[in-house]
Amino acid sequence: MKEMEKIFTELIQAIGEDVNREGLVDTPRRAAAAFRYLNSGYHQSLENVLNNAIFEADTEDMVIVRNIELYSLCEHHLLPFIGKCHVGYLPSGKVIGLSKVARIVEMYSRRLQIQERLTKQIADAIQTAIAPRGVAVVIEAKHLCMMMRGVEKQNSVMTTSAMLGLFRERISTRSEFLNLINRQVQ
Ligand SMILES: Nc1nc2c(ncn2[C@@H]2O[C@H](COP(=O)(O)OP(=O)(O)OP(=O)(O)O)[C@@H](O)[C@H]2O)c(=O)[nH]1
Ligand SMILES: [Zn+2]
Repeated sequence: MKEMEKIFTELIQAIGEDVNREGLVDTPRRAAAAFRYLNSGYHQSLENVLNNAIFEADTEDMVIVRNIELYSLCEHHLLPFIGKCHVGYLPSGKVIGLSKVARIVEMYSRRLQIQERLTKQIADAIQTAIAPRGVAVVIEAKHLCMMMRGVEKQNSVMTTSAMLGLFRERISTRSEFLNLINRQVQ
């Protein structure tokens, strides 16, 4: 932590600011804590995130968790990308604790990422956890590196998907998932 504080102190100096002025005195400490939190996913594993919350269930119907908020950092600029994640799977004897789906999203998004890899890692984790007949993950996100700087496009949204098993093989399964995630629920 001390090392990261030192780096933030140097960073603030490098942009020409006075690290000793009142408003900035505690900033290296706060920034280090924030940056550590934003990258806390490196210290988690699938096993401890799941905490054994895997349950036997004889349903074979599609399970969807949609609109999971997502905050990650783009690995090219260390700027946030922010959006929503939708996860679906087709159980094969086992289901996963509802909150654990969101925790898996958290674990991988609290790392330096590109959206494509993040999408795939979430799908692979669900596959590993419960070996379902298929997994689908869709992420829609806005990248601050494209909004605040660079090409400065405020409204573009990146959509990525990872489809495994029956979601990849069967168009009807994929369509059912895409229809359900696009449905408006009051
Ligand atoms: N595919 C993909 N690209 C990303 C993601 N996040 C950022 N990028 C892109 O990574 C690229 C890095 O390009 P560079 O030309 O090396 O960097 P740059 O000069 O800062 O690029 P500009 O953003 O175009 O100014 C940019 O096109 C970013 O938009 C992501 O999650 N997925
Ligand atoms: Zn970026």
